[in-house]
Amino acid sequence: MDSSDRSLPLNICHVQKLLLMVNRLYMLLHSTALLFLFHYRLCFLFQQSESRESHLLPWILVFASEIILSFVWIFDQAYRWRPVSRSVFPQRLPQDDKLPPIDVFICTADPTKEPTLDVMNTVLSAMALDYPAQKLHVYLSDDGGSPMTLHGMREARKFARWWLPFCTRYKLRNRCPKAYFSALEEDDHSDFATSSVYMADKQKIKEKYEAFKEDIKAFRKDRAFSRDHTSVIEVIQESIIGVDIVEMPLLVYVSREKKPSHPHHFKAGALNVLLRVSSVMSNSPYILVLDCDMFCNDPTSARYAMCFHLDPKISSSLSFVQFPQKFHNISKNDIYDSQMRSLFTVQWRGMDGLKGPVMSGTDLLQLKEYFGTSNEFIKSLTQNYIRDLAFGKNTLLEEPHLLASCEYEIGSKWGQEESRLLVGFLYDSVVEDYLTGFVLHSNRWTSVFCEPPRPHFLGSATTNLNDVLIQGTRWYCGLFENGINRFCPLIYGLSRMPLLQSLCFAWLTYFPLYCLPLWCLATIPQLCLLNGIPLYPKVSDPFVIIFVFIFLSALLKHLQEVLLTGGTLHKWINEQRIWMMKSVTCHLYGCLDALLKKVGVREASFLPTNKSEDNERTLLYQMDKYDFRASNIFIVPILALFTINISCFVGGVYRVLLVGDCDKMFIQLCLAVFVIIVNYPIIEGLVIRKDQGRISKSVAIPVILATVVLLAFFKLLRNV
Ligand SMILES: O=c1ccn([C@@H]2O[C@H](COP(=O)(O)OP(=O)(O)O[C@H]3O[C@H](CO)[C@@H](O)[C@H](O)[C@H]3O)[C@@H](O)[C@H]2O)c(=O)[nH]1
Ligand SMILES: [Mn+2]
Repeated sequence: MDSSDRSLPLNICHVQKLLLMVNRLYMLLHSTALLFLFHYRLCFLFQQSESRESHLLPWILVFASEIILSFVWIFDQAYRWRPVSRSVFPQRLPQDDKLPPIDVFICTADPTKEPTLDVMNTVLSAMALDYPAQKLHVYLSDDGGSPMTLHGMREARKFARWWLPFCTRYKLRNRCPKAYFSALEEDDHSDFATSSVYMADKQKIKEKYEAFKEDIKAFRKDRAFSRDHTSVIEVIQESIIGVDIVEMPLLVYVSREKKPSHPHHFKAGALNVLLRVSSVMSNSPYILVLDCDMFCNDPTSARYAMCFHLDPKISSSLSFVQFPQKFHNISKNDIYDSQMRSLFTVQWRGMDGLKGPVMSGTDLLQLKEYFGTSNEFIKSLTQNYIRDLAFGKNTLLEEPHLLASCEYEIGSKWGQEESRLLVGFLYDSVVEDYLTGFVLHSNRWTSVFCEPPRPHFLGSATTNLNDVLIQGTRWYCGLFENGINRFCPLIYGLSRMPLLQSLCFAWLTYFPLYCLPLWCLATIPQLCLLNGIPLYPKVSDPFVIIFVFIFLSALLKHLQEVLLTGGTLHKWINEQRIWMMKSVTCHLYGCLDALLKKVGVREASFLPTNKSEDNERTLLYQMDKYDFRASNIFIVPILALFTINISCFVGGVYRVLLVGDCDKMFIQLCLAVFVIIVNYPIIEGLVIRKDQGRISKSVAIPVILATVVLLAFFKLLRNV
């Protein structure tokens, strides 16, 4: 780099002006309409009339739902206030010898749900990052304490001797071996794709990879996710004594000690052990955190992140650079919204325009600075970076074992926030990333969202209904509990960060409350339709325009965002549907779990998601067919609510034809029709589909019968 370059910025932030104007105009119109709606509801509640007396309860419930929806809507607008995008110029970074060292942390927990070969692919992709090898250190935390994983690491280290030089020689962009070898020939973006030497080399490496794969497969399978094992720490190195010809990043296997009697705090606990262990080995000022399934899909990510950490204008307050979570197994119409489109496009970009996004999975952090002073042990460490090669020869490593033991944290502040200092990743919640990011922001740290055109990390998304809803239950419990504990964004946050930023956090903790209005609006208006109780204005009443406007404006805004972020009309309706399904199931269970935990009836739990592929189930997802083989606690409410909507619609039409009050009941009829149309795949699953993923008759028949009988009973009761 010559000195003239030094004046050029490493990154630029652009405000998206047109989008900003569209968003603010929408906010103005929609909020005005909401005010009219409140006016309409309040007028009814305060009027003196007979109809008010008999319809009070359903009116209050529907109004309460509208109030909750409006609040969640207001929080959601904070993301749309100032959307930005960024350009990054890694070519302007200082030379390699001036780059700071990085420790990469990868977590795995369970070799049955997280296949060892895939974890090793992530490890290899991280080792192959385009970064000076002496400045890169890769640590794998294995919470399963599995010999299979340790064996995998040794084999991966051997394979890396071939793989890393191959990647650099041919400047590969795709440095995850599995992804590289499974990519189609046309996708080979190497500049050498047509050279015969390259093809020959590729073939040779492919054979080595196959052998490596076989080796891992052949190793005996063992028990998974043990909660009781001693610590194992090993610097992985070549067994053949002698100098490595290839310079390689340091590779360390860490399995912390676990005892059933000691809480291990899941991923946050694992990361904190890595923070301690790495600090006596490589002690880099920056860490890159990866889940075991999030392989590096582009070797330049660390350099991209450095464009922010080394930018003098922002680096002093910058705590982490967040990359969007992207997944390698997303289908075109993504029926479960496994990619979380809105979060990683609309919402994180919006927060980036405020004080920065929430921490979510894959990120590069600057932690040591304030983390160092908060702990006696770390304080004693030298801040200067030395890669101590002596560790390479010493496998006993007394100190790291102490740091990875269960007892080490007893009586310490690890996992807590103490007078504005965070000691590692926080333990108070199963969404440790959300909470740690939130508390960092509360302490005036900022973050940035780094979204290069090519996805830099790719993970495995959950792609069947059951996994999606189980993962959702864990997340929404974790998020909601942060809305009702001392970290409430509207109290703790509001006094420590700007209003809009705390509203963004408030949305994250309170959107699980969608369960209340969705349950309400899927039942009350329908039951009232059956019994001829109007809850909305007549078609001839001008107020009907307000309701229609709010409904359409919400749907159209959502559609605009889906289309703008690369989605299709199909994707839009899929998002509407999965939002309804999730709201009435995992949002509800998440909130209940959080409440039960608060009163002390339930313990925190973290079931890692399944990352191994099941071909038959994957195929269903790829074909846009819902996999209804989910637990009954999810299927029963979905089915019961759907039955209520269909039966009440049929009963409602019959009643309207008999009585002739269509204009009074019109909106309620429309609401039921909307629910039925959006959830049409349930009918398919019930009566049309013949495949494995259809709704099982043995569940469906009793649920439908019971619902219809209850409805009939309810109708009779009203008529008495
Ligand atoms: O006791 C545990 C449990 C999990 N993990 C690891 O944590 C990571 C995330 O677990 P996963 O099952 O993939 O959960 P997800 O819901 O997919 O993870 C998302 O949500 C988590 C918070 O709930 C974040 O920590 C993750 O970064 C984010 O990708 C994986 O690498 C696990 O191996 C551990 O190391 N120890
Ligand atoms: Mn995951």
